Amino acid sequence: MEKTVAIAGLGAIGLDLARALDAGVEGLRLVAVSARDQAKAESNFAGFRHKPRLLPIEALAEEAEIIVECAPAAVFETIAAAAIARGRILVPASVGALLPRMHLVEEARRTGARIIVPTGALLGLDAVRAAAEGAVESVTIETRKPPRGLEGAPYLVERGIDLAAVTEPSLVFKGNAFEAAQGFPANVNVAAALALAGIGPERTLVEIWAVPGLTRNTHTIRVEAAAARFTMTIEGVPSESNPRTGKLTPLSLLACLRGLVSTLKVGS
Ligand SMILES: NC(=O)C1=CN([C@@H]2O[C@H](COP(=O)(O)OP(=O)(O)OC[C@H]3O[C@@H](n4cnc5c(N)ncnc54)[C@H](OP(=O)(O)O)[C@@H]3O)[C@@H](O)[C@H]2O)C=CC1
Ligand SMILES: O=C([O-])CC(=O)C(=O)O
Repeated sequence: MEKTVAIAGLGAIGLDLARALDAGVEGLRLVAVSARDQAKAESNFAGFRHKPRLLPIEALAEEAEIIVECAPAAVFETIAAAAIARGRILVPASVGALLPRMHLVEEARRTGARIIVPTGALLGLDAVRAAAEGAVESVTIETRKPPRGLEGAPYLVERGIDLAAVTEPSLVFKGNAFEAAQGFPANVNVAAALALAGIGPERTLVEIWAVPGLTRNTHTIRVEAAAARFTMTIEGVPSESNPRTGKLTPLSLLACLRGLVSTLKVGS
């Protein structure tokens, strides 16, 4: 049974995902995309086998059964609200933008829409979800990025913190996942996904480090639960077009989409 897909945002994540879908994925058909720069989008379609329709973000939900959001957090609500109102499957990349908008989950319950949060640049959310079916004492995530991967975050800008001046590993933020998502909307979607998989944004603790010379975006999760204790680290290669974003993220979204239509699905 084939499902139609629309992608909002053709940046580091969206363009890679669109190319992969266009190359052919059994059970999935890319039918529409949104982009800010229409001319750039048109030129990106040059090598496509089947050119998707280029539509405003509000219109995507009319065209496809699955709406993949890979746009800046600032336009998340417009994309998500339209998909949910239409009862679609929403796959968000800007997961941090979901935390202060949990009313969207209530709305989805009413319309029959589903919100499927991909693992994204992270790992092991299946184990975190399983642990959270029992008692969990603590969940923490330590994110380490090169300074340029954190530049422009509102938390740093508001405090006048200039990471260009950092010469050694520096802890730039410590707080919960809710605060982290507000202060670093383009950097810690992983913390938001972890919080939703586990014990929620208030109890999930986050540290963000700026590490000069680091070549990988590195996330370490530590879970202390009744059923298990585990520590997991992932070292993602930053994308060339957007160093905030790891190259694994579009692949994770692709794997997530396959899971929506595949006969055999591995991992809970
Ligand atoms: N869940 C996870 O693990 C991860 C999530 N993310 C998040 O995913 C989201 C996308 O990331 P990424 O691809 O790296 O971001 P990019 O900045 O590379 O791409 C975003 C794209 O959205 C487009 N865009 C902006 N405004 C609009 C609009 N109004 N309508 C349509 N398109 C628009 C931009 O267009 P143009 O190119 O024309 O400017 C751009 O191509 C971000 O919120 C990011 O924080 C990132 C990494 C990991
Ligand atoms: O790609 C990464 O390492 C994670 C990231 O940017 C995010 O969570 O927003």
